[in-house]
Amino acid sequence: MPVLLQACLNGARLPAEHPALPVTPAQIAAAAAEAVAAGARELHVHPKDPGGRDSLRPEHVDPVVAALREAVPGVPVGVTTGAWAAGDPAVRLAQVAGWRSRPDHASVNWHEEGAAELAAALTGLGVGIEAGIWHAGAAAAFAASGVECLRVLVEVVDQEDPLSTARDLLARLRGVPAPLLLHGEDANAWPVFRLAAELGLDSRVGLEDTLVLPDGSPAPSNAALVRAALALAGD
Ligand SMILES: C[C@H](N)CC(=O)CC(=O)O
Repeated sequence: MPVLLQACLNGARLPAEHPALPVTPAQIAAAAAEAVAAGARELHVHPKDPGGRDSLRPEHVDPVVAALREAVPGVPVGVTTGAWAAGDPAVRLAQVAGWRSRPDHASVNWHEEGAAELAAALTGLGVGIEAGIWHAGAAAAFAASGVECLRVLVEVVDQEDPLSTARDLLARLRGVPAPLLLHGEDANAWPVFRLAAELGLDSRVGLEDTLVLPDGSPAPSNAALVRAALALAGD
């Protein structure tokens, strides 16, 4: 069973992808409250602009974090810093420095340009780092960096052989002094979740990672995915 189940409520998905995808601060806060009531212990969210695209701008991040603090006090809140939300590393650093309602942690995709500088800036702001590792090269670079982080996200985005990819990434990260959270996306989500449960690793679930329940039927909500994950893990 996963040690910690995080709910990843929306991801970089656009609103048209699912009727229950939370986009506005109020929708994200409501989805978070339901996911936490269903058993999620942490949150990972993507603040969005009014068009539903990911944004790191303070005017989009601050209201989401503030709404989450009110809706689920005491529950750790994490946000994305994905490069697709702010392509230029210098712009991304400036936007993050402008956050006033700061999250507890932020994911930093280690293969992205400027990742180490971003991690250092976030640490300076008191925001924990989730180092996102998508492939072997990133795993090697992160292991060699010596950067301290809250946890490592082992993210299986490879559709070919997700379980071998997961095991390979885990092996490359052996010895890294941080907890590992293992998860997959789309077709990988449930097989990789099962592997995380089997290995006793932290994991996550939510509309970011999958739009379907373990039986392949459409997931009505984030809370339904959390309940399904906990049932699968035997919790
Ligand atoms: C592969 C994941 N969708 C990326 C993720 O969860 C971390 C992030 O927001 O940058």
